[in-house]
Amino acid sequence: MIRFEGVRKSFGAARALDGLDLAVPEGAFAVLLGGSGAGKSTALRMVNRLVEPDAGRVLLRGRDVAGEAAPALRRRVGYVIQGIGLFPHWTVARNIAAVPRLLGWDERRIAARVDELLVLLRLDPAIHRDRRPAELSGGQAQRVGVARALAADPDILLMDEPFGALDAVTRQALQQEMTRLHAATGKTILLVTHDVDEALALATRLAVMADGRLLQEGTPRALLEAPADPRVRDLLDGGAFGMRRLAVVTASSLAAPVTEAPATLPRIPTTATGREALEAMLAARADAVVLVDAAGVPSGVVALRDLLRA
Ligand SMILES: Nc1ncnc2c1ncn2[C@@H]1O[C@H](COP(=O)(O)OP(=O)(O)OP(=O)(O)O)[C@@H](O)[C@H]1O
Repeated sequence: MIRFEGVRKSFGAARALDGLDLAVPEGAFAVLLGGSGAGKSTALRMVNRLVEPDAGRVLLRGRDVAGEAAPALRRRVGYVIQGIGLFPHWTVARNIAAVPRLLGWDERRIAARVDELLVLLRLDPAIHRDRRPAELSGGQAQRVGVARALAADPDILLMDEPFGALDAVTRQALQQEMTRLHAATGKTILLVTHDVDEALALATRLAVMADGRLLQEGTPRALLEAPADPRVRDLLDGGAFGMRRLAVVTASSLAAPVTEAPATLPRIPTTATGREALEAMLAARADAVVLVDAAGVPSGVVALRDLLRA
């Protein structure tokens, strides 16, 4: 759905992209990960033509973005940046409605869409609709930024370090929110970050970049299990390689099936990761955890030793 083909870009003497080839499948939550100066933001900003390539092409659904007028393109490509850039004197509703209004939607449709998006981002319309950005917390403002980017139902969502300015707790809450939103909307998302844990938490497809090129692309698990380049391994490792692997393995894949289990063992949802299983064991000082479904029925037990097989 998004394809970079041999894309090059220099800013004076600085080479930002040095022949980037990357394909992002339709419906993916793709994360560009890499150190500072790797070229991530430059690549992202080419998708909505905020930056033009010196050579190569960027294709959206098979069409070169260079062939589309930038304003039309930007209406079908949502864009979320750190610090959001909400208009400070406009209400939340007016900020979210900016693109629909440009597109000439009637007021009733706009009002309905604003409320729908506020609910989707878990903000109460009655409370937040008429607030100004200064009356929101950082996390709420960032949610409004996401709602605004989604307002006209774009084909894809670009996110450039969207949670960079937030505290760790808010950041994690918004990461979970984005995972839910991606599942609910099925949108293709391309997100830039230099935070490895954020990338592993969000990505269905992970693309690691260095020096303006792609080092490796694949599922987070594939990259953790078989890094194709020492730089990929170094970046993903950070001394916590085992823990990171556990974070991308489901606890249920390591569990022994059971229909009943000792009441003394801690319980976690069947959807939990191996890392969450380990955390639950450490918190309860237990050497196993029970996986339970939404009704609380046990489906499996994961023991500490099972985690070593992950
Ligand atoms: N508008 C610009 N003018 C001059 N140089 C630029 C411009 N944009 C990017 N660069 C340079 O291009 C290179 C790649 O920058 P880019 O912002 O794409 O990297 P990045 O991977 O997103 O890094 P960061 O995480 O630090 O933002 C850097 O050397 C940067 O200084």
